Amino acid sequence: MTKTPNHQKVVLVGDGAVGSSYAFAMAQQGLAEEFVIVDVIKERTEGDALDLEDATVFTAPKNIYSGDYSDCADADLVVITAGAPQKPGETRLQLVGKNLKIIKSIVKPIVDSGFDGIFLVAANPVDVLTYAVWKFSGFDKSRVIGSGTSLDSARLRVALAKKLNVDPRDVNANIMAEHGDSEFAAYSTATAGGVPVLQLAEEAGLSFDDLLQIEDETRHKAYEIINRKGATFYGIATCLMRISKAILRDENAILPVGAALDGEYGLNDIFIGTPAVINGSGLAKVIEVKLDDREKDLMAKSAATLRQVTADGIAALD
Ligand SMILES: NC(=O)C1=CN([C@@H]2O[C@H](COP(=O)(O)OP(=O)(O)OC[C@H]3O[C@@H](n4cnc5c(N)ncnc54)[C@H](O)[C@@H]3O)[C@@H](O)[C@H]2O)C=CC1
Ligand SMILES: CC(=O)C(=O)O
Repeated sequence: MTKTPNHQKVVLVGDGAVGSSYAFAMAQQGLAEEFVIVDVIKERTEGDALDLEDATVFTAPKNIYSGDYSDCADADLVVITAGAPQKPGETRLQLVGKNLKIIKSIVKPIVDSGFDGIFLVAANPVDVLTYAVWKFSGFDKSRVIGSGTSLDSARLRVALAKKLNVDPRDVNANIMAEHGDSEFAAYSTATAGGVPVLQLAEEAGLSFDDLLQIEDETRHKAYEIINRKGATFYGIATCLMRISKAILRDENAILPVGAALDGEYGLNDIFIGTPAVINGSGLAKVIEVKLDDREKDLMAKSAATLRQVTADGIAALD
């Protein structure tokens, strides 16, 4: 299919629970005129393409089809959700061995296709795998984005909104660092309606320990969902749609993602959860949140964990 200047093409790699929910979210929003689905299970991608095209009658015209890596050649965005999910009780970091192998096998044929767009990675452990996509692709770090702490920040906003009895869209709060067990809530800069969350919490009778309890519940929410229904997918699918929209519509949106750092927070050579400006070129700028001393310490510890797992995981591949 020949692309006209306003025609946007997205390739989804990994058509499981997360990938198919993302495809549905993209169809609902009318984003990308061409949407290609790739998976090792070809029948699933064919079935999903046939199913999803029926939705376009009520949303926006879109060419949705099952494809392969050669379809990445003229894609604007490749979204990677291929990989094993956690079993109940399993941590994200425990997926590193098998999912690094999968990522390595995916990135090479995508790059070989001539792909020159932006990678968005969601498979876990997402910070490690985003780093690996960057290393294996040789792309500039601005063109490799992880879903990072987008979902965790959404969960924090939902939890705070319930406690403060406000709309979650009006809560501006970030979970930072690893998308996983060492993440933390940057409460010192969180606001709602321009007012510090710390102040609003106090007025609502919540102590800092109560806020730490909310942080802990946020950190463990994935486990709670996986214990009940085996996987999480609607939340992350919507986060991926939101990040995709910021890229495809060239929004300069500030979103929490998994970003490559270049000295911010005193860190280099790592992908980690932080707010960043996202536009048509990818990750335009990391927004460095002013952390307090407690948060700085948590950021450093989380980064050290990610570094170790990344180094061990990549060494084990060789
Ligand atoms: N970043 C985040 O916030 C979140 C990340 N995840 C992660 O997303 C990943 C996918 O989760 P689910 O969709 O629930 O798993 P799933 O098992 O439902 O789907 C995974 C899909 O990947 C495909 N796949 C495996 N190897 C492949 C390869 N080499 N090439 C192409 N496709 C391949 C499988 O055939 C399957 O369709 C997991 O790693 C999970 O932990 C899940 C939720 C949130
Ligand atoms: C599975 C996962 O990473 C999440 O729901 O946060």
